[in-house]
Amino acid sequence: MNKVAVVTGSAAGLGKGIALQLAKDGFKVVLQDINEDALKSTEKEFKNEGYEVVSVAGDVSKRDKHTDFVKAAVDNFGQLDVYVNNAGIDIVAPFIETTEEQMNKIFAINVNGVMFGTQAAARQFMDQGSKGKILNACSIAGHESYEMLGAYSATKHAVKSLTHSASKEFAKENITVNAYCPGVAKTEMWDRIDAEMVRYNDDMEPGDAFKEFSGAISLGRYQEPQDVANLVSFLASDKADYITGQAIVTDGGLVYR
Ligand SMILES: NC(=O)C1=CN([C@@H]2O[C@H](COP(=O)(O)OP(=O)(O)OC[C@H]3O[C@@H](n4cnc5c(N)ncnc54)[C@H](O)[C@@H]3O)[C@@H](O)[C@H]2O)C=CC1
Ligand SMILES: CC(=O)C(C)=O
Repeated sequence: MNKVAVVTGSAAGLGKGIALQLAKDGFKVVLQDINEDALKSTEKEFKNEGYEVVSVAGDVSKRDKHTDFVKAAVDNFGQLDVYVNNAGIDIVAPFIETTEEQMNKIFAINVNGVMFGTQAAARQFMDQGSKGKILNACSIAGHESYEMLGAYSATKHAVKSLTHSASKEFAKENITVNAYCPGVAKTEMWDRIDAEMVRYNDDMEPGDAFKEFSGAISLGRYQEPQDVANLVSFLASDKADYITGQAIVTDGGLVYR
């Protein structure tokens, strides 16, 4: 296979798991992250395993940066086939205390980042005259809205909406746009969410928020990056050619949609 994928926010967490699975599937991968040190170390790890990867640092909230990420794919590997808008941040705060700065920051990264990544990828697919796949990180919080995660949940609902609109506009170009919606995965994001929820609640001990959320999962265990990577691997493959405009939940049975 000679296919090329960009995965944003892939120095760690779910993005790293997704990039690894795509590399195993035979993709050449552009690793992308804002954290340059972690990105370099992930790139080294992948190269040591024999995978064909390059890395580009940058902030997904900046529109022009996505042109650089696409260019890295084309300059290094000749084309672009799949663009994964994975990077995202969390904010844990009571609704009434959420600030303008917090709202602007989380929407800039989680929503504008997805919009700009989708635009850059779609433009490249159209220039190539090829089909293409865009995959966006949504969440169970794009289907259900959570207390203390009001801003975050709103961004993930917005990601679902952008996925729907983009899939309708780009269908005639044979570009599909879907979203993957993870549940409760024990990445650094959840470490932060747990710590913040505990900080706001005197009755909670460290680990309690994570236990509460993951304890409700029907399959009885929290999510691993590989669980998310398996869904993304399928959505990135030719087997998903007839699927577009969907926000598919992978959560072990937590939010039933
Ligand atoms: N961990 C979970 O349980 C869930 C995560 N998600 C979503 O999955 C995606 C990945 O989540 P995790 O891996 O858990 O997060 P994480 O916080 O563990 O890792 C995110 C990565 O994105 C990078 N990043 C952050 N801001 C960036 C920016 N402006 N530009 C480029 N890179 C940036 C970080 O440096 C980090 O390497 C996010 O969009 C998140 O909202 C959705 C549902 C559940
Ligand atoms: C982190 C996340 O997406 C949650 C709480 O659903």
